[in-house]
Amino acid sequence: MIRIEGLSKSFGGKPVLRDFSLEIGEGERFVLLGRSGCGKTTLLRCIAGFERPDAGSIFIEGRAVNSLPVERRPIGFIFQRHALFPHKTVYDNIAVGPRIRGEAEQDIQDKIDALLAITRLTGLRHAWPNQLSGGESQRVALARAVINRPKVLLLDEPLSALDASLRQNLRDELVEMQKAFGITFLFVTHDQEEAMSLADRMSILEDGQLLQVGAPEQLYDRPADRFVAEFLGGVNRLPGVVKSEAASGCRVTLDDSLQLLAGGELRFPVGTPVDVFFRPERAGLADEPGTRTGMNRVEGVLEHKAFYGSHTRYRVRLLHGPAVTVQVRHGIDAGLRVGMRVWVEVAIEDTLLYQREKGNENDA
Ligand SMILES: Nc1ncnc2c1ncn2[C@@H]1O[C@H](COP(=O)(O)OP(=O)(O)OP(=O)(O)O)[C@@H](O)[C@H]1O
Repeated sequence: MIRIEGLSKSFGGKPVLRDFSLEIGEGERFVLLGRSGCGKTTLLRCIAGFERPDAGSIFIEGRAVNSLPVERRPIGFIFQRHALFPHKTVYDNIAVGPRIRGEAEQDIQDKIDALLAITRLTGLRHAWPNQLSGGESQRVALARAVINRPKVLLLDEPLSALDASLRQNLRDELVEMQKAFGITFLFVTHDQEEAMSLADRMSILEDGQLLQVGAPEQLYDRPADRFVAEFLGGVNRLPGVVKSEAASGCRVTLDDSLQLLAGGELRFPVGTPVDVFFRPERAGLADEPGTRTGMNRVEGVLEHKAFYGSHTRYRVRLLHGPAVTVQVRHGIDAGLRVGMRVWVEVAIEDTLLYQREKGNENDA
C-alpha cells in the first residue's frame, strides 16, 4: 500500500532522512518509533505532501505520488496538535472535507451518522470543541481524517497530549476502528509501549534510517542490536569476553569465576569484548541453586525490593559482577527478603550478546 524508496531530506545541510526505504502492506498497522528530533514528522510530512524530499520516491497503491499536491493524495492525517475549528460543532467539523468536495448534504449526513456511532460520539454531534474532553476531540479528529475514506492514515503522536489511562483506552479503540475501516496505518511515536501495543509491524528510526523492521515481539525478544534492545525496555548489561563457542551459544566470562552462556543469534569470535544483555522480567530468583537445564545461574545478594502491585522489582548485587534488576510477577516470590543470598536465573535463549561499544572495550 505504501512504498518508499531511497527517500532523503536535509534541512540546512543537516540530513534528517538518509536513503530511507520502507514497504507497508494493505490494512497493516505500522509503527515507527524514534526519539524526539529523529525525523518522524518529517517522514510523514513528505508522504502527505507538505514537504518535498530531496531524493527518492513515494508510491501509494503502486502509484507515484511525489508530484501530486496534498489534496490529491489518498491520505488522511492526524497530528499531535489537531486543530478542530472552534466555531464549528462536532458534526460540522467532520463535514468540512466532504462539503469542500461538494458532496450532497444527505450523503454527508449518512456518512457522519455512521462515523459518530463507530467513534461513540453520537451524543456529542452538536457539541462545541471547547466542551469536549481530550479523548473526545481526538476521536472527532479521527472521524474527520477518515470520512474521505483515505487508503492511508498518517498519525503523528496523536495520543501524546492525553493522560495515561485515556491513552491506553484510545489505543485499543484506534485498533478497533482501524480494523473496521480497513485503513492502512502509519503511526509515529517516541513511546515504546505505545508502539509495541499498536503495531502489527514496527521499526526504530535512528540517524535517518531504520534499525530493524519486524513484529513487536521480534524486536523485543530478538533485538538485532543493542540500541534496539535498550530502546524497547529495561535491560541488564554485564560486560564480559567471549571465552569459547558452545552448541547452544557463546560462553562468556564476566569475571574469572563467573561464566554465562548466551544463546542469541549473534555470535562473536573468542576474545571479543561483549555485553551480555537480559531483560529484568525474563529472569527469575531462587533461594537455592536450581537444577533445571538450559539456564544461567548467578549468585548474589538481594539488595533492594520494590512492590508495584502486579510485580515486584528486586536489585541483586552479584557476587562476581555488578548489580542487576529482576522483575518477578506478584505471588511467585514469597519468602524473598532483602539481605538474603539468592540465585538469578536466566534461560540461555533469553541471554543475548552484543559486541561492546567502541570506547568501552575495557569495561569487563
Ligand atoms: N522546516 C524545518 N526547517 C529546519 N529544520 C527542520 C524543519 N523541520 C524539521 N527540522 C529539523 O529536522 C529534525 C527532525 O525533525 P522532526 O520534526 O521530523 O522530528 P521528530 O522525530 O518528529 O521529533 P518529535 O518527536 O520531537 O516531534 C529536527 O532536528 C528538526 O529541528
